[in-house]
Amino acid sequence: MLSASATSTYPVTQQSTLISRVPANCKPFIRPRFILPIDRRFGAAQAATSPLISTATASKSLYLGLDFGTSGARAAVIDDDGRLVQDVKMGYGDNAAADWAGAWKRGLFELIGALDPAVRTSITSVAFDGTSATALLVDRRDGTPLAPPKLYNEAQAKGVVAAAQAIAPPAHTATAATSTLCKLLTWWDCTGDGGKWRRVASERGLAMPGPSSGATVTATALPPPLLLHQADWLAALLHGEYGSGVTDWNNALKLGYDPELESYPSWLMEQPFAPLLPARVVAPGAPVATLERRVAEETGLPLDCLVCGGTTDSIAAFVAAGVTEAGQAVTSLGSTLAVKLLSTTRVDDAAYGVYSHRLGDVWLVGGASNSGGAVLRRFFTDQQLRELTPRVDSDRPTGLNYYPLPSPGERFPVADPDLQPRMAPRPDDDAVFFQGLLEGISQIEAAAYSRLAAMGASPLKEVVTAGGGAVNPKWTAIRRRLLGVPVRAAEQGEACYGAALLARQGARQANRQTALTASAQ
Ligand SMILES: Nc1ncnc2c1ncn2[C@@H]1O[C@H](COP(=O)(O)OP(=O)(O)O)[C@@H](O)[C@H]1O
Ligand SMILES: O=C(CO)[C@H](O)[C@H](O)COP(=O)(O)O
Repeated sequence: MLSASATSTYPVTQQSTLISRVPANCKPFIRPRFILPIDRRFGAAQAATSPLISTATASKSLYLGLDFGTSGARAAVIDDDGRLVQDVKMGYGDNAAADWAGAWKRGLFELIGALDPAVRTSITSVAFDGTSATALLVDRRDGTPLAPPKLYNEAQAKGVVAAAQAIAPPAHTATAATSTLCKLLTWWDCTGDGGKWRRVASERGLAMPGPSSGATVTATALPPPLLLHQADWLAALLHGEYGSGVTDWNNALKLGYDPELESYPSWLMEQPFAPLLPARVVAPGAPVATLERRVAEETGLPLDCLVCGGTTDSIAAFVAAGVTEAGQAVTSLGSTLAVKLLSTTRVDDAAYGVYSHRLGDVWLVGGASNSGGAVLRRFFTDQQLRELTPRVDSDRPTGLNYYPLPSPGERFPVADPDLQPRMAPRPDDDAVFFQGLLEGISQIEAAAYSRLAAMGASPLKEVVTAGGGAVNPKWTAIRRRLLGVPVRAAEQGEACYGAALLARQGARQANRQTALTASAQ
């Protein structure tokens, strides 16, 4: 269940990089302005065992990244030089689907508890990443979920999508069937099973806004429920500031937030459910709040440990991979296939599941398919994948032309909730079947980058791979042939490492703010 690994080692590369500015008006890139120094120093590679831990904790500045992905949760602790001091991984357990929120909460405190005490007490800041558009409806007084969370890939009913299309601009990413906005509308509009939350809310003395109750939020002094994303809710378990709710640019994108305006658009704010939206939206890595005292006492984290703005898992993997030039891209080959291309122009179109995330002042354009490693796991264990890989002949395509999906429905590069999986006929030889699946997922990836190019995103120059599939050299060869650009595994592809870099960025930002305040007095 829980494996506290002392840790892996990381390559010795020193690179400190500035990312060029992307003009907010989406015109072709004409004027480089350095805006966001993401300090990408990797420290000296050392066997991260107790000697490193003792050295790192002596520095008293450690940063914790927490990744809550599809199949499990991971923690990474880094020092000021970006050296990995400790990492811990865990699965959610076989019964997680019966109570996802409970599994995530248990996982959070188990991961923290599994850290070396000398490490835990030296953690200066923490940041989370979670699966995008995974939403919870909670009691804003204490964060108690009022209904089961709606996960990242749960497509909402066509009627709800139509309701989203009626209020959002054409082709807006918030109108995708799996968007957070559609999940909020499902809770808000429906009265059947999905409306059970209303009874729970009423029993807890919350306002009962929404069509079926007839009441409006302003008509009562009671607090309305609060919508949070998975990463927001986990962070609030540490800082305890539910109240008006805190989220980040990346998690809020599929709710309808405009990262260019740095605000919710008027078409969203004028909706009757607007009071349910998390009011504070911060940049990924921005300082949010320090730990709640009770949490510090129970976990052994320092009372002044700073919780920072989070992000989504594929963006955390992008940050970890350290790409910085327009045209470079990160493909996350995890349970799902997610692509992020660093582009000088923003492109968005829900019809293709394409949207643009903002990181600092650059655009990460792409999307996430339902295909990916989860399909492989339907048929093979990771061990079987390792055993079959030597028999994959990447130079001889199988011609099987699969479209591998775990179930009907696709988000990107086509947004079609009814798209059927295509994984037949199944050859007798498992190695050929496995190769057909790899080719099918690779063809989806290639189609995804072609779609981005057709929409005017920066031309693809290189793909860096993160996630569990990055380890497979035959898969990399198939992808390189289809993509026609260099493809390599990320030196650091774990999303939790990217989240730890965001935590480090937030601690430094807070220190700068403190120094400026002190010098002004
Ligand atoms: N040797 C391999 N070849 C191809 N895919 C692999 C290999 N080992 C693991 N995987 C895939 O990697 C996926 C897990 O990657 P990971 O990044 O941990 O996923 P996530 O964080 O989305 O849960 C699994 O679905 C598995 O199928
Ligand atoms: O599929 C996912 C599950 O791992 C990703 O979380 C998500 O869909 C990627 O979305 P984004 O591009 O907003 O990070």
